[in-house]
Amino acid sequence: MKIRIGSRASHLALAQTQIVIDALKSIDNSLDCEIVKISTRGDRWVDRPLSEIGGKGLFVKEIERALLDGEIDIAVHSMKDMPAELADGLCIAAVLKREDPRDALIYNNASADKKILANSTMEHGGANNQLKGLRPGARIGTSSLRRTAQLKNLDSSFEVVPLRGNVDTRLKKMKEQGLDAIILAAAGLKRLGMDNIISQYISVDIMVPAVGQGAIAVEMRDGDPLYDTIRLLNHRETEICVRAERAFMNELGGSCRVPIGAYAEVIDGDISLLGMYQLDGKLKKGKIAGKIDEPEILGIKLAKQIVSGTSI
Ligand SMILES: NCc1[nH]cc(CCC(=O)O)c1CC(=O)O
Repeated sequence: MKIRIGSRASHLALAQTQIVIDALKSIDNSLDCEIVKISTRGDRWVDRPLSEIGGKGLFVKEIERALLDGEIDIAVHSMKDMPAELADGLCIAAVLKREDPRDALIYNNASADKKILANSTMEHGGANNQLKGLRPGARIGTSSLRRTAQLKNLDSSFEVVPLRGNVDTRLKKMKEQGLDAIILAAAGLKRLGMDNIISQYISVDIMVPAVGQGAIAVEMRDGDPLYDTIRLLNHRETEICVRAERAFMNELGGSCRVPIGAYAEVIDGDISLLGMYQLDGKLKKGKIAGKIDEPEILGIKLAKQIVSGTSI
């Protein structure tokens, strides 16, 4: 059977699509998978922050159109690019096992101020959670409101420089503009085989990840006969965690226009959910734990606690 798979054309999108194809092949090696590359508005408008050009959904709309028009059978997305609401008639049939959810700092080794490297721990993972390697006033590239809010909260002297484009473009701009560092999702770099450029992983408590960061979503038409096959790719724990995170975001009216982050884990059979939200310039964080069978209730509850100031 032939499956037409819609993907953005970026290296990362194609790497993620290949992960889905490999998983499908391991279920049924006779499946014939064809990649259909689709350009989205998010790919074409690379010079402005996503928060300005309409935020969420920019990497998704054209691909959803292709699904609804029957040009493709399934679509592969970064879960964190998925808007709160899918187009009518579509569903997320599977969420794949999450890759590293953390954000990562990439220092500019060629920076004029070599001192920024003096204290950097080159350790991958673990407890090195403060941004020790960055000098006061460091210029850090990111266009994410979530990363900006948390960086400024860690050290208000940091200067955040807007930076968009794919990984290669961002690295190039870091060098050209002499930035001290940039922040990227560890998951993307790992999937590109580029995690060797990571200077420091930032723990999720210090830099709460984007909702769904590190997870891959497979979207398709409701009621499609392929559903049962695609569903086999679903990783239940990741799905539950992402549902809690998305409920948190939706309750806060989540879009790319306000800084929001959330990260859930299943620990000893319970969900543990960490949330971050910036309201009127004040960064709020909270944590909640609860039953695995009600992720949405937990997400909504944490959002309410954070807004009312009663979260821990
Ligand atoms: N916003 C773009 C985007 N969407 C997904 C990833 C990385 C992969 C992931 O987090 O799942 C990235 C790049 C980045 O934030 O560094």
